[in-house]
Amino acid sequence: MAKKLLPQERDQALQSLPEWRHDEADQCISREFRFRDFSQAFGFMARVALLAEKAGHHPDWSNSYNRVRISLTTHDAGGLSQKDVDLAGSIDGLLPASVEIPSAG
Ligand SMILES: C[C@H](O)[C@H](O)[C@H]1CNC2=NC(N)=NC(=O)C2=N1
Repeated sequence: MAKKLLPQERDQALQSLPEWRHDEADQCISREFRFRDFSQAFGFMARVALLAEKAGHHPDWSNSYNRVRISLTTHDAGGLSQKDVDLAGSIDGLLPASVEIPSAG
């Protein structure tokens, strides 16, 4: 059972995830990725899926052609836990510098 992060814990953790947006209402963090084409986007999703299985922690996500939107929350904790922060960091680690990253906001 993952422990829900306290607000100050959450805010500190998010400092290491500058590309992720915190959604207060839905108590999740999310990020949109844009790739060259569907093939690159789907390859990314396949790698994220393997990370999620290894972590035992899974994203809520959607894909439209070359765009992948990922939201992370811990359903068991009813909000953000360290598992979300860790998985977001692992997902960021998959990105080659060459991937277009839309500006935040
Ligand atoms: C039994 C299994 O480990 C749990 O149901 C895991 C699976 N993946 C999960 N993923 C997410 N995002 N939140 C959870 O609470 C969660 N629980």
